[in-house]
Amino acid sequence: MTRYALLSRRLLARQPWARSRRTFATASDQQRASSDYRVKLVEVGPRDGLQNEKRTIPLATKLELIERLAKTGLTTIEAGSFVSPKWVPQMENSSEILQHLLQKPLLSANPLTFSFLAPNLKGLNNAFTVLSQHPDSFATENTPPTKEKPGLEIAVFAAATESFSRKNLNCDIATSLSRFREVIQAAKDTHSLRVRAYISVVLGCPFEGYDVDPHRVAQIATDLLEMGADEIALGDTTGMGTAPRTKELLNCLAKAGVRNEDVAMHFHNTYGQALVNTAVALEHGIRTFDCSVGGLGGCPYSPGATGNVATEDMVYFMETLGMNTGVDLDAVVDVGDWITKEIEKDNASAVGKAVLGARKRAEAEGAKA
Ligand SMILES: CC(C)(COP(=O)([O-])OP(=O)([O-])OC[C@H]1O[C@@H](n2cnc3c(N)ncnc32)[C@H](O)[C@@H]1OP(=O)([O-])[O-])[C@@H](O)C(=O)NCCC(=O)NCCSC(=O)C[C@@](C)(O)CC(=O)[O-]
Repeated sequence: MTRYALLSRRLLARQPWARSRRTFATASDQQRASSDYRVKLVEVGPRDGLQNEKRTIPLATKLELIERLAKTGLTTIEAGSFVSPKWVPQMENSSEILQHLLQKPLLSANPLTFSFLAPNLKGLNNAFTVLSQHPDSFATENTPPTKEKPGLEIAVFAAATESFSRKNLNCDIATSLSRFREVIQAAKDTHSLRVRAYISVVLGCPFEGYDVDPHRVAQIATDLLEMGADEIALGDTTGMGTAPRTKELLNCLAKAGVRNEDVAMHFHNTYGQALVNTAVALEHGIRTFDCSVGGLGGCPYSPGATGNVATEDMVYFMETLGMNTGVDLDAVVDVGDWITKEIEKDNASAVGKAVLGARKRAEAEGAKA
Protein backbone atom coordinates (compact mmCIF):
# COMPACT_ATOMS: atom_id res chain seq x y z
CA MET A 1 0.00 0.00 0.00
CA THR A 2 1.39 3.44 -0.89
CA ARG A 3 2.10 6.06 1.78
CA TYR A 4 -0.75 8.14 0.36
CA ALA A 5 -3.23 5.26 0.56
CA LEU A 6 -2.21 4.55 4.16
CA LEU A 7 -2.62 8.20 5.10
CA SER A 8 -5.96 8.41 3.37
CA ARG A 9 -7.17 5.27 5.23
CA ARG A 10 -6.07 6.67 8.58
CA LEU A 11 -7.86 9.95 7.90
CA LEU A 12 -10.92 8.13 6.66
CA ALA A 13 -11.09 6.15 9.89
CA ARG A 14 -11.48 9.49 11.69
CA GLN A 15 -14.53 10.46 9.63
CA PRO A 16 -17.87 10.39 11.44
CA TRP A 17 -19.33 7.81 9.02
CA ALA A 18 -16.45 5.42 9.71
CA ARG A 19 -16.72 5.80 13.50
CA SER A 20 -20.49 5.44 13.51
CA ARG A 21 -20.22 1.83 12.42
CA ARG A 22 -19.12 0.88 15.92
CA THR A 23 -21.44 3.31 17.68
CA PHE A 24 -24.59 1.93 16.09
CA ALA A 25 -23.64 -1.73 15.93
CA THR A 26 -26.06 -3.79 17.97
CA ALA A 27 -24.35 -7.15 17.56
CA SER A 28 -21.09 -8.57 18.90
CA ASP A 29 -18.49 -9.96 16.47
CA GLN A 30 -19.51 -13.47 17.50
CA GLN A 31 -23.17 -12.75 16.74
CA ARG A 32 -22.26 -11.15 13.40
CA ALA A 33 -20.60 -14.39 12.33
CA SER A 34 -23.80 -16.38 12.97
CA SER A 35 -26.18 -16.96 10.10
CA ASP A 36 -28.97 -14.84 11.58
CA TYR A 37 -26.74 -11.76 11.26
CA ARG A 38 -25.53 -12.59 7.78
CA VAL A 39 -27.33 -10.92 4.89
CA LYS A 40 -26.97 -11.75 1.23
CA LEU A 41 -26.88 -8.73 -1.05
CA VAL A 42 -27.73 -9.37 -4.69
CA GLU A 43 -26.15 -6.76 -6.93
CA VAL A 44 -28.53 -5.98 -9.79
CA GLY A 45 -26.70 -2.93 -11.22
CA PRO A 46 -25.39 -4.53 -14.43
CA ARG A 47 -28.95 -5.65 -15.37
CA ASP A 48 -31.66 -3.63 -13.60
CA GLY A 49 -29.28 -0.68 -13.27
CA LEU A 50 -28.43 -0.45 -16.95
CA GLN A 51 -31.46 -1.87 -18.82
CA ASN A 52 -33.26 1.47 -18.94
CA GLU A 53 -30.34 3.50 -20.28
CA LYS A 54 -31.18 5.02 -23.63
CA ARG A 55 -27.58 5.40 -24.79
CA THR A 56 -25.96 2.10 -25.76
CA ILE A 57 -23.43 1.17 -23.11
CA PRO A 58 -20.39 -0.54 -24.60
CA LEU A 59 -19.93 -4.22 -23.80
CA ALA A 60 -16.48 -3.42 -22.37
CA THR A 61 -18.05 -1.03 -19.81
CA LYS A 62 -20.60 -3.65 -18.73
CA LEU A 63 -17.87 -6.26 -18.32
CA GLU A 64 -15.66 -3.87 -16.41
CA LEU A 65 -18.58 -3.05 -14.10
CA ILE A 66 -19.10 -6.74 -13.32
CA GLU A 67 -15.35 -7.26 -12.84
CA ARG A 68 -15.11 -4.32 -10.44
CA LEU A 69 -18.18 -5.44 -8.47
CA ALA A 70 -16.72 -8.94 -8.16
CA LYS A 71 -13.80 -7.49 -6.19
CA THR A 72 -15.95 -5.79 -3.54
CA GLY A 73 -17.09 -8.88 -1.65
CA LEU A 74 -20.47 -9.09 -3.42
CA THR A 75 -21.06 -12.72 -4.33
CA THR A 76 -24.21 -12.64 -6.47
CA ILE A 77 -24.39 -10.37 -9.49
CA GLU A 78 -27.28 -10.07 -11.94
CA ALA A 79 -25.33 -9.73 -15.14
CA GLY A 80 -27.82 -9.64 -18.04
CA SER A 81 -31.18 -10.50 -19.48
CA PHE A 82 -32.21 -12.83 -22.31
CA VAL A 83 -35.22 -10.78 -23.39
CA SER A 84 -36.29 -9.51 -26.79
CA PRO A 85 -33.83 -6.85 -28.00
CA LYS A 86 -36.82 -5.09 -29.59
CA TRP A 87 -38.25 -4.64 -26.11
CA VAL A 88 -35.05 -3.89 -24.17
CA PRO A 89 -32.22 -3.07 -26.62
CA GLN A 90 -29.68 -2.38 -23.86
CA MET A 91 -29.62 -6.07 -22.87
CA GLU A 92 -28.88 -7.29 -26.41
CA ASN A 93 -25.32 -8.41 -25.67
CA SER A 94 -26.21 -10.68 -22.73
CA SER A 95 -24.90 -13.76 -24.63
CA GLU A 96 -21.49 -12.12 -24.96
CA ILE A 97 -21.51 -11.23 -21.26
CA LEU A 98 -22.33 -14.81 -20.25
CA GLN A 99 -19.70 -16.10 -22.68
CA HIS A 100 -17.05 -13.82 -21.18
CA LEU A 101 -17.92 -14.77 -17.59
CA LEU A 102 -17.59 -18.47 -18.39
CA GLN A 103 -14.41 -18.15 -20.44
CA LYS A 104 -12.24 -16.61 -17.77
CA PRO A 105 -13.00 -16.68 -14.03
CA LEU A 106 -13.08 -13.18 -12.52
CA LEU A 107 -10.74 -12.14 -9.73
CA SER A 108 -12.69 -12.36 -6.51
CA ALA A 109 -12.03 -13.28 -2.90
CA ASN A 110 -15.19 -15.45 -2.90
CA PRO A 111 -16.94 -17.78 -5.35
CA LEU A 112 -19.40 -15.83 -7.50
CA THR A 113 -22.87 -16.54 -8.84
CA PHE A 114 -24.21 -14.76 -11.91
CA SER A 115 -27.90 -14.35 -12.61
CA PHE A 116 -29.61 -13.80 -15.99
CA LEU A 117 -33.27 -13.07 -16.70
CA ALA A 118 -35.17 -15.29 -19.16
CA PRO A 119 -38.92 -14.75 -19.65
CA ASN A 120 -39.52 -17.70 -22.00
CA LEU A 121 -37.92 -20.74 -23.64
CA LYS A 122 -36.59 -18.59 -26.47
CA GLY A 123 -34.51 -16.58 -23.96
CA LEU A 124 -33.48 -19.67 -22.02
CA ASN A 125 -32.35 -21.42 -25.21
CA ASN A 126 -30.24 -18.39 -26.11
CA ALA A 127 -28.54 -18.80 -22.73
CA PHE A 128 -28.20 -22.58 -23.29
CA THR A 129 -26.43 -21.95 -26.61
CA VAL A 130 -23.64 -20.27 -24.67
CA LEU A 131 -23.68 -22.85 -21.87
CA SER A 132 -23.33 -25.73 -24.33
CA GLN A 133 -20.09 -24.15 -25.59
CA HIS A 134 -18.70 -24.13 -22.03
CA PRO A 135 -20.24 -27.21 -20.41
CA ASP A 136 -17.63 -27.56 -17.65
CA SER A 137 -17.22 -23.90 -16.78
CA PHE A 138 -20.06 -23.35 -14.32
CA ALA A 139 -21.35 -24.91 -11.13
CA THR A 140 -24.82 -26.41 -11.04
CA GLU A 141 -27.21 -26.25 -8.09
CA ASN A 142 -25.81 -29.61 -6.92
CA THR A 143 -22.21 -28.41 -6.80
CA PRO A 144 -21.33 -25.23 -4.90
CA PRO A 145 -19.68 -22.46 -6.94
CA THR A 146 -15.92 -22.18 -6.69
CA LYS A 147 -13.50 -19.43 -7.73
CA GLU A 148 -12.87 -21.36 -10.95
CA LYS A 149 -16.49 -22.30 -11.67
CA PRO A 150 -19.08 -19.61 -10.95
CA GLY A 151 -22.64 -20.49 -10.09
CA LEU A 152 -25.40 -19.60 -12.56
CA GLU A 153 -28.97 -18.66 -11.90
CA ILE A 154 -31.89 -18.04 -14.25
CA ALA A 155 -34.53 -15.49 -13.23
CA VAL A 156 -38.12 -15.46 -14.46
CA PHE A 157 -40.29 -12.42 -13.77
CA ALA A 158 -44.02 -12.42 -13.10
CA ALA A 159 -46.22 -9.48 -12.12
CA ALA A 160 -48.79 -9.04 -9.37
CA THR A 161 -51.21 -7.11 -11.62
CA GLU A 162 -52.64 -7.92 -15.02
CA SER A 163 -51.86 -4.45 -16.40
CA PHE A 164 -48.19 -4.67 -15.54
CA SER A 165 -47.94 -8.22 -16.86
CA ARG A 166 -49.31 -7.11 -20.22
CA LYS A 167 -47.01 -4.09 -20.43
CA ASN A 168 -43.89 -5.97 -19.36
CA LEU A 169 -44.45 -9.40 -20.88
CA ASN A 170 -47.19 -8.86 -23.48
CA CYS A 171 -49.37 -11.54 -21.88
CA ASP A 172 -51.65 -12.08 -18.90
CA ILE A 173 -50.41 -13.50 -15.59
CA ALA A 174 -51.72 -17.03 -16.25
CA THR A 175 -49.93 -17.22 -19.63
CA SER A 176 -46.71 -15.89 -18.09
CA LEU A 177 -46.88 -18.52 -15.35
CA SER A 178 -47.34 -21.33 -17.86
CA ARG A 179 -44.23 -20.08 -19.70
CA PHE A 180 -42.27 -19.87 -16.46
CA ARG A 181 -43.21 -23.47 -15.64
CA GLU A 182 -41.48 -24.49 -18.90
CA VAL A 183 -38.45 -22.27 -18.21
CA ILE A 184 -38.02 -23.52 -14.64
CA GLN A 185 -38.34 -27.15 -15.70
CA ALA A 186 -35.90 -26.80 -18.61
CA ALA A 187 -33.37 -24.85 -16.50
CA LYS A 188 -33.40 -27.64 -13.91
CA ASP A 189 -33.64 -30.64 -16.26
CA THR A 190 -31.02 -29.50 -18.78
CA HIS A 191 -28.35 -27.82 -16.67
CA SER A 192 -29.50 -28.15 -13.00
CA LEU A 193 -29.62 -24.38 -12.64
CA ARG A 194 -30.99 -22.51 -9.68
CA VAL A 195 -34.02 -20.37 -10.53
CA ARG A 196 -35.08 -17.09 -8.98
CA ALA A 197 -38.64 -15.88 -9.62
CA TYR A 198 -39.44 -12.19 -9.42
CA ILE A 199 -42.91 -10.87 -8.77
CA SER A 200 -43.08 -7.21 -9.80
CA VAL A 201 -45.32 -4.39 -8.53
CA VAL A 202 -46.08 -6.18 -5.24
CA LEU A 203 -46.53 -2.88 -3.36
CA GLY A 204 -47.92 -0.64 -6.07
CA CYS A 205 -48.53 -0.70 -9.79
CA PRO A 206 -47.96 2.23 -12.16
CA PHE A 207 -51.23 1.37 -13.94
CA GLU A 208 -53.48 0.02 -11.15
CA GLY A 209 -52.27 2.04 -8.13
CA TYR A 210 -51.43 1.21 -4.52
CA ASP A 211 -54.01 -1.46 -3.87
CA VAL A 212 -52.17 -4.54 -4.99
CA ASP A 213 -53.73 -7.53 -3.28
CA PRO A 214 -51.13 -9.26 -1.03
CA HIS A 215 -53.14 -12.51 -1.26
CA ARG A 216 -52.68 -12.44 -5.04
CA VAL A 217 -48.93 -12.01 -4.51
CA ALA A 218 -48.91 -14.93 -2.06
CA GLN A 219 -50.81 -17.09 -4.56
CA ILE A 220 -48.35 -16.31 -7.38
CA ALA A 221 -45.41 -16.92 -5.03
CA THR A 222 -46.69 -20.35 -3.99
CA ASP A 223 -47.42 -21.25 -7.64
CA LEU A 224 -43.84 -20.36 -8.59
CA LEU A 225 -42.36 -22.26 -5.64
CA GLU A 226 -44.47 -25.31 -6.53
CA MET A 227 -43.12 -25.09 -10.10
CA GLY A 228 -39.62 -25.46 -8.62
CA ALA A 229 -38.42 -21.86 -8.22
CA ASP A 230 -35.77 -21.66 -5.51
CA GLU A 231 -36.37 -18.07 -4.47
CA ILE A 232 -39.12 -15.47 -4.76
CA ALA A 233 -37.86 -11.90 -5.25
CA LEU A 234 -40.59 -9.45 -4.27
CA GLY A 235 -40.27 -6.37 -6.48
CA ASP A 236 -41.43 -2.98 -5.28
CA THR A 237 -40.98 -1.84 -8.86
CA THR A 238 -42.51 1.60 -8.39
CA GLY A 239 -41.05 2.29 -4.92
CA MET A 240 -44.63 2.92 -3.70
CA GLY A 241 -44.19 0.51 -0.79
CA THR A 242 -44.52 1.75 2.77
CA ALA A 243 -43.52 0.16 6.07
CA PRO A 244 -47.03 -0.98 7.12
CA ARG A 245 -47.81 -2.40 3.68
CA THR A 246 -44.46 -4.21 3.52
CA LYS A 247 -45.29 -5.77 6.87
CA GLU A 248 -48.79 -6.73 5.72
CA LEU A 249 -47.41 -8.34 2.56
CA LEU A 250 -44.77 -10.37 4.41
CA ASN A 251 -47.31 -11.52 7.02
CA CYS A 252 -49.62 -12.60 4.24
CA LEU A 253 -46.85 -14.62 2.57
CA ALA A 254 -45.90 -16.23 5.88
CA LYS A 255 -49.55 -17.25 6.45
CA ALA A 256 -49.57 -18.80 2.98
CA GLY A 257 -46.61 -20.97 4.04
CA VAL A 258 -43.82 -19.11 2.20
CA ARG A 259 -40.62 -19.40 4.22
CA ASN A 260 -38.44 -16.36 4.90
CA GLU A 261 -35.37 -18.17 3.51
CA ASP A 262 -37.15 -18.46 0.15
CA VAL A 263 -37.81 -14.72 -0.11
CA ALA A 264 -35.65 -11.84 -1.35
CA MET A 265 -36.67 -8.17 -1.29
CA HIS A 266 -36.13 -5.96 -4.33
CA PHE A 267 -36.88 -2.36 -3.35
CA HIS A 268 -36.73 0.61 -5.69
CA ASN A 269 -36.15 3.93 -3.94
CA THR A 270 -38.47 6.21 -5.93
CA TYR A 271 -40.22 7.55 -2.81
CA GLY A 272 -37.16 7.24 -0.55
CA GLN A 273 -38.74 4.39 1.45
CA ALA A 274 -36.47 1.53 0.41
CA LEU A 275 -34.36 1.37 3.58
CA VAL A 276 -37.37 1.80 5.87
CA ASN A 277 -39.04 -1.11 4.10
CA THR A 278 -35.76 -3.04 4.26
CA ALA A 279 -35.77 -2.60 8.06
CA VAL A 280 -39.30 -4.01 8.22
CA ALA A 281 -38.29 -7.02 6.09
CA LEU A 282 -35.13 -7.56 8.14
CA GLU A 283 -37.16 -7.52 11.36
CA HIS A 284 -39.54 -10.02 9.75
CA GLY A 285 -36.59 -12.38 9.18
CA ILE A 286 -35.73 -11.84 5.50
CA ARG A 287 -31.97 -12.05 4.83
CA THR A 288 -31.64 -11.52 1.05
CA PHE A 289 -31.84 -8.01 -0.42
CA ASP A 290 -31.27 -6.64 -3.91
CA CYS A 291 -29.45 -3.40 -4.52
CA SER A 292 -27.80 -1.53 -7.34
CA VAL A 293 -24.46 0.24 -7.20
CA GLY A 294 -24.81 4.03 -7.42
CA GLY A 295 -28.61 3.52 -7.17
CA LEU A 296 -28.65 2.97 -10.92
CA GLY A 297 -31.75 1.81 -12.67
CA GLY A 298 -35.44 1.82 -13.32
CA CYS A 299 -37.83 -0.42 -15.19
CA PRO A 300 -38.62 0.40 -18.83
CA TYR A 301 -42.28 -0.54 -18.17
CA SER A 302 -42.69 1.42 -14.93
CA PRO A 303 -42.81 5.09 -15.96
CA GLY A 304 -41.04 7.41 -13.50
CA ALA A 305 -39.60 4.63 -11.35
CA THR A 306 -36.03 5.34 -10.27
CA GLY A 307 -33.28 2.89 -9.40
CA ASN A 308 -32.99 0.24 -6.78
CA VAL A 309 -31.79 1.13 -3.34
CA ALA A 310 -28.07 1.86 -3.75
CA THR A 311 -25.65 -0.89 -2.78
CA GLU A 312 -23.52 1.62 -0.87
CA ASP A 313 -26.57 2.72 1.19
CA MET A 314 -27.60 -0.88 1.80
CA VAL A 315 -24.11 -1.93 2.98
CA TYR A 316 -23.82 1.07 5.31
CA PHE A 317 -27.35 0.51 6.66
CA MET A 318 -26.80 -3.19 7.31
CA GLU A 319 -23.33 -2.88 8.78
CA THR A 320 -24.32 -0.05 11.14
CA LEU A 321 -27.13 -2.31 12.40
CA GLY A 322 -24.52 -4.96 13.15
CA MET A 323 -25.42 -7.18 10.20
CA ASN A 324 -22.69 -8.86 8.21
CA THR A 325 -22.76 -8.21 4.43
CA GLY A 326 -19.23 -9.31 3.56
CA VAL A 327 -19.01 -6.26 1.30
CA ASP A 328 -16.25 -3.64 1.48
CA LEU A 329 -18.03 -0.28 1.63
CA ASP A 330 -15.04 1.71 0.35
CA ALA A 331 -14.63 -0.62 -2.62
CA VAL A 332 -18.30 -0.43 -3.59
CA VAL A 333 -18.26 3.38 -3.24
CA ASP A 334 -15.38 3.42 -5.75
CA VAL A 335 -17.41 1.32 -8.20
CA GLY A 336 -20.44 3.61 -7.82
CA ASP A 337 -18.29 6.65 -8.44
CA TRP A 338 -16.68 5.06 -11.49
CA ILE A 339 -19.83 3.73 -13.20
CA THR A 340 -21.94 6.86 -12.66
CA LYS A 341 -19.17 8.97 -14.23
CA GLU A 342 -18.71 6.43 -17.01
CA ILE A 343 -22.38 6.52 -18.06
CA GLU A 344 -22.81 10.20 -17.13
CA LYS A 345 -25.50 9.69 -14.48
CA ASP A 346 -25.88 11.33 -11.08
CA ASN A 347 -24.65 9.17 -8.25
CA ALA A 348 -27.93 8.35 -6.45
CA SER A 349 -26.24 6.87 -3.39
CA ALA A 350 -26.39 9.19 -0.35
CA VAL A 351 -23.69 7.14 1.38
CA GLY A 352 -21.57 7.04 -1.78
CA LYS A 353 -21.65 10.83 -2.02
CA ALA A 354 -20.96 11.27 1.70
CA VAL A 355 -17.94 8.95 1.62
CA LEU A 356 -16.55 10.60 -1.51
CA GLY A 357 -17.01 14.02 0.13
CA ALA A 358 -15.29 12.81 3.31
CA ARG A 359 -12.39 11.51 1.27
CA LYS A 360 -11.98 14.82 -0.52
CA ARG A 361 -11.93 16.69 2.78
CA ALA A 362 -9.44 14.20 4.20
CA GLU A 363 -7.20 14.65 1.18
CA ALA A 364 -7.35 18.42 1.54
CA GLU A 365 -6.45 18.11 5.25
CA GLY A 366 -3.62 15.71 4.35
CA ALA A 367 -2.27 18.12 1.75
CA LYS A 368 -2.29 20.97 4.29
CA ALA A 369 -0.54 18.94 7.02
C1 LIG B 1 -41.48 -11.66 -23.17
C2 LIG B 1 -41.37 -11.01 -24.54
C3 LIG B 1 -40.21 -11.58 -25.28
C4 LIG B 1 -42.64 -11.28 -25.29
O1 LIG B 1 -42.68 -10.47 -26.45
P1 LIG B 1 -43.62 -10.84 -27.69
O2 LIG B 1 -43.41 -9.78 -28.73
O3 LIG B 1 -45.00 -11.08 -27.17
O4 LIG B 1 -42.96 -12.22 -28.13
P2 LIG B 1 -43.32 -13.20 -29.29
O5 LIG B 1 -43.25 -14.57 -28.67
O6 LIG B 1 -44.58 -12.78 -29.97
O7 LIG B 1 -42.09 -12.99 -30.28
C5 LIG B 1 -41.89 -11.78 -30.98
C6 LIG B 1 -40.44 -11.72 -31.44
O8 LIG B 1 -39.59 -11.63 -30.32
C7 LIG B 1 -38.65 -12.72 -30.33
N1 LIG B 1 -38.44 -13.13 -28.95
C8 LIG B 1 -39.36 -13.64 -28.10
N2 LIG B 1 -38.78 -13.90 -26.94
C9 LIG B 1 -37.49 -13.56 -27.05
C10 LIG B 1 -36.39 -13.61 -26.15
N3 LIG B 1 -36.52 -14.06 -24.90
N4 LIG B 1 -35.20 -13.18 -26.57
C11 LIG B 1 -35.04 -12.71 -27.83
N5 LIG B 1 -36.05 -12.63 -28.73
C12 LIG B 1 -37.26 -13.06 -28.33
C13 LIG B 1 -39.34 -13.80 -31.17
O9 LIG B 1 -38.37 -14.68 -31.68
C14 LIG B 1 -39.99 -12.96 -32.23
O10 LIG B 1 -39.01 -12.53 -33.15
P3 LIG B 1 -39.37 -12.21 -34.69
O11 LIG B 1 -39.96 -13.48 -35.20
O12 LIG B 1 -40.35 -11.06 -34.64
O13 LIG B 1 -38.03 -11.84 -35.27
C15 LIG B 1 -41.18 -9.49 -24.42
O14 LIG B 1 -42.33 -8.97 -23.84
C16 LIG B 1 -40.00 -9.12 -23.60
O15 LIG B 1 -38.85 -9.34 -23.98
N6 LIG B 1 -40.25 -8.53 -22.42
C17 LIG B 1 -39.19 -8.22 -21.52
C18 LIG B 1 -39.44 -6.93 -20.83
C19 LIG B 1 -38.32 -6.67 -19.88
O16 LIG B 1 -37.20 -7.11 -20.06
N7 LIG B 1 -38.61 -5.88 -18.82
C20 LIG B 1 -37.63 -5.54 -17.86
C21 LIG B 1 -37.24 -6.67 -16.98
S1 LIG B 1 -38.39 -6.96 -15.66
C22 LIG B 1 -37.96 -5.80 -14.47
O17 LIG B 1 -37.13 -4.97 -14.70
C23 LIG B 1 -38.58 -5.90 -13.12
C24 LIG B 1 -37.64 -6.55 -12.11
C25 LIG B 1 -37.28 -7.98 -12.51
O18 LIG B 1 -36.43 -5.83 -12.00
C26 LIG B 1 -38.28 -6.61 -10.73
C27 LIG B 1 -38.98 -5.31 -10.31
O19 LIG B 1 -38.33 -4.28 -10.11
O20 LIG B 1 -40.19 -5.38 -10.19
